[in-house]
Amino acid sequence: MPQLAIDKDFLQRYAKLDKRVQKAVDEALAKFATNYYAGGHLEKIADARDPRVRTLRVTRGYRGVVLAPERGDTYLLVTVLPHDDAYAYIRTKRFSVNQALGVLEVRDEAGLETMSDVLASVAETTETRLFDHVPDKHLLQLGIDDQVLSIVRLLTDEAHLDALEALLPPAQHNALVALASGMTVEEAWEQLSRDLVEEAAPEHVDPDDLTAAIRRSPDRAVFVEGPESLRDLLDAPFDLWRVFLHPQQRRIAHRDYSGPAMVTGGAGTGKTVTALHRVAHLAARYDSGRPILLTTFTKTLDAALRTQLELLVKDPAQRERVDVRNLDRVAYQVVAEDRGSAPTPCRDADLEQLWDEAGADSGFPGAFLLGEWDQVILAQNLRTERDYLEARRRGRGGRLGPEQRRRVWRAVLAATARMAEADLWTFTQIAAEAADILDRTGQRRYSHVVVDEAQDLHPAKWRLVRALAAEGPDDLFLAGDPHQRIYDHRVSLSALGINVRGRSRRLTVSYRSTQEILSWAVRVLGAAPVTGLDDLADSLDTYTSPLHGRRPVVRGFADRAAELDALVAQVEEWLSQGVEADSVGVAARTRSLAGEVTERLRDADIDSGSLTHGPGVRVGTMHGMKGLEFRCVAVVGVDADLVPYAEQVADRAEDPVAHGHDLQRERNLLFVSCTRARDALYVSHSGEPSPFLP
Ligand SMILES: Nc1ncnc2c1ncn2[C@@H]1O[C@H](COP(=O)(O)OP(=O)(O)OP(=O)(O)O)[C@@H](O)[C@H]1O
Repeated sequence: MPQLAIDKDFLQRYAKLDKRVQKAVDEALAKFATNYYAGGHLEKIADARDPRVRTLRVTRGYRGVVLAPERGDTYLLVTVLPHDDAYAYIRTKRFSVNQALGVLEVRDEAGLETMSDVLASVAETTETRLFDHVPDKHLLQLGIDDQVLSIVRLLTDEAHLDALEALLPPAQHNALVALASGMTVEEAWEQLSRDLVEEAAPEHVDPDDLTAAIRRSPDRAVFVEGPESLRDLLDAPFDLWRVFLHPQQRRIAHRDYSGPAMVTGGAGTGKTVTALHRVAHLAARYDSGRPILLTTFTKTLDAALRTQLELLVKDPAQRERVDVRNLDRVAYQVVAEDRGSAPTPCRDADLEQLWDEAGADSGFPGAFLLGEWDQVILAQNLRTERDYLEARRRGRGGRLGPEQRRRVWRAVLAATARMAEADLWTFTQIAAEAADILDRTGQRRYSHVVVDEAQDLHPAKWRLVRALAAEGPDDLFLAGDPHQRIYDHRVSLSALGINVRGRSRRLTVSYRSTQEILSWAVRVLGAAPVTGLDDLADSLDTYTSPLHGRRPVVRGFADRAAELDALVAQVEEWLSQGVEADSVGVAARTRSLAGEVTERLRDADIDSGSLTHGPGVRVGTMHGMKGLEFRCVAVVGVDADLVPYAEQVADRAEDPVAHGHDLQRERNLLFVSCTRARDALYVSHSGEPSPFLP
């Protein structure tokens, strides 16, 4: 039975066609899809570079380009172009299968021939060559083929290698860049093999087996299962993440795990996308009668996940199996059902007075006591005064002696008793209670739990996660980035009974920000080592982006008024360039500065709303930026006295550990804000710049 596959380039170009041409493409494809065994609709052109490439007539002015097999029965829709461009494409491009990776690749062969002549004449005047130190056998090992090899031997300079980027198959170009940067062949292979869809390289690569090559290239081509799935693809051509997974993402999402698994990776590497595909995979694979939970940190993020999941999972029965709900809501429901009535959740800030009063005898202010309860007692699940007397309080301010601890403990008992009387609860407390209920009753509500933005969960919420599904294969799947930790929770998963050792995988390619933005933003993080949820060191060393654009702009001003005037000018410039207002995000360290920004934009007649709602430019705090994405981002007020925000940083003399943690968290916060930007990043300050700015 013939198989139809679609290339990413086809879908990207289709997305940009006007409706009339799109309709003609739909019709041509429908005809082709029902008749392509006969190959009757395909036209062969005499001077095609690659004899397997054909055209498919769409309209008078448009042609599809189709790679048709010499043997086998897979047809790949490569692209759709205006008539003359389609013919030019066919006259210049040749397809091949990478001999080391087995992936499908395309090169501009005509361009390479021209380039080769130029390089040969340059090389005549020079003795040494760029790759003199690399023997042929190493190049072949890395998938460089004969045609490319002959060009490689002419290269004298790295600039020539850059010039080849648009002509060479990307995997071969990447291999050469790795070697040119001084990597050994083993190191270069290590890097290339991240693009393998299987753990190991294929043993034998058949250069004519298109079907196998497409299977190994999920980031560039997918098989279409039938007319419905073709329709579905064409209906949402902009949502490439649904279809074209990076091999790393695919491997991670579709694997079988013997227990809890985790995906980490820098901002924008597609952890959320991988988590969504993981859920889709689980929903297709398991029908245990118990639902799968997809959960995250906040309500706004879970609304976004729900929308994305609807785009991804089309089968209503499979969708039914998935419950998308943030952890606070899950906990709330467990507690409400157990008690037979709903608890009243309360923000910590609203409880301070109650804690001030209840703890008045202790000599400690309510805010401190609340923090101690949340960060030490609930975090470590301490149940008795004795447990608390012995507990570690690293990062919680100065040392407390036994007498002080007894006073704190009594104050906590008094305050929690008053909360119980008034039926007031914090979300952490609800999570802790829910975990206790599930453990006590042995209920396991979900068959599998997938957690996004996992780096910031409180330990009580981790206990809840663990208690939601029975231990076993594929039970938990966690996605997070320890470099984006912006709250106080430093968790060791193994201490909470969640062991991901050996089942933790990393994503390294950014799909969001350009390399220029990433390189700049990574420097904001500073050099302190970072420990992941699995207790291992986590680094962003191999984190890169294939996207390129302008460097971030950093501007300093004498005062806030001038800074905000310049912000208005910057936003107006973006809007005049055609950027939609809701694709512009503006972040500030404090609510009050975000409020000033909103007012200043309104004064300038620029519509603005919150980060997640309303029409217009999106404005909010750095914390609110977590998990979001914008084409253009402005981060304002990055001043020495605002970032880091002194109020949120412990005194160094009193507690050097807490001080260090707090500063790192402030760095992470700036990093998170800056890495929301896809195309453009603008950062400004008034007076002294923040010491975190590179
Ligand atoms: N395979 C893919 N193909 C196309 N786009 C992708 C792919 N994977 C991710 N993206 C896009 O890249 C952007 C970042 O993806 P995602 O939000 O999943 O990253 P993340 O690692 O969770 O980011 P962060 O940690 O910063 O929140 C999104 O716009 C997403 O649609």
